[in-house]
Amino acid sequence: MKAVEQSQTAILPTKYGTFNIQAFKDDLGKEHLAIFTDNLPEAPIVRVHSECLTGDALGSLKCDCGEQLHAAMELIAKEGGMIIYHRQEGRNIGLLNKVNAYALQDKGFDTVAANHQLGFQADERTYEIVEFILEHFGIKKLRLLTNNPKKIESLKNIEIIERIPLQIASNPHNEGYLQTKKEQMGHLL
Ligand SMILES: Nc1nc2c(ncn2[C@@H]2O[C@H](COP(=O)(O)OP(=O)(O)OP(=O)(O)O)[C@@H](O)[C@H]2O)c(=O)[nH]1
Ligand SMILES: [Zn+2]
Repeated sequence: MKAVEQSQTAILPTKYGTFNIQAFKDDLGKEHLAIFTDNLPEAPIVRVHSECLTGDALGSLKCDCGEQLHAAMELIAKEGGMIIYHRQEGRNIGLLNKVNAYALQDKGFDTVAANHQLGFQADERTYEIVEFILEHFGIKKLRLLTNNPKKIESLKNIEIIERIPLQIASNPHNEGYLQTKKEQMGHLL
C-alpha cells in the first residue's frame, strides 16, 4: 500500500513541544499522520500509535491508548523522533465494530473473544502504510516505543535496533484489558 496523496509539512505546536506534521492518504481513503521533530537522528525513536478515538480523544479508561499517546508525545518532544498516527481504529475493525465489541465486553466477553464473536481476528491491523511513511522519511532503522512484539515482527523492512517499553499504570477499568493483552496477545507487560 502506497500513499496516494500527501500533504505539505506544517508546524504543530503542542503542550509537549513543537512538532512538524504531515498527512498521508492511503488507497482506502484513510488519512494517517506523521508527527515529528526537527533533525531526526539516523535511528530515531518512533511510536506507531493505532487510532483509538475513545481513548485518545474521549479519555476512556477502558484501555491505555490515550495515556500511551501522551506519554509518547512527551518523550519524543524531548528526545526527538516520530509518532505515526495509524488510522486503523479498533485494531482495524473500525469504530462501529469496536463499539459492538465493547457492548459484548459489557456482557462479559474479553477483548479477544468479543472480536471473534463478531467474526474478526483479535488483531486485523496491517502496516504497509507505516512502512511507506518510514521509507518516505528515509528511516531505515529505529527504536520502537511499544509493548507489542507483533508490531516489531510486522515492520518487516525496517531494522528495529531497540524496543522501548511504554507502560502505563492500570486502573480498575482496564485491568482486564491489559491482562488479556499480556496473556492472549503476547504483550510484554
Ligand atoms: N477490537 C478492539 N480494539 C480495541 C479494543 N480496545 C482497544 N482497541 C484498539 O486497539 C488498538 C491499540 O492496540 P493495543 O493492542 O492496545 O496496543 P498495541 O498498539 O498493539 O501495542 P502498544 O504499541 O504496546 O501500544 C487501537 O486501535 C484501539 O482502538 C477492544 O476492546 N477491541
Ligand atoms: Zn484504546
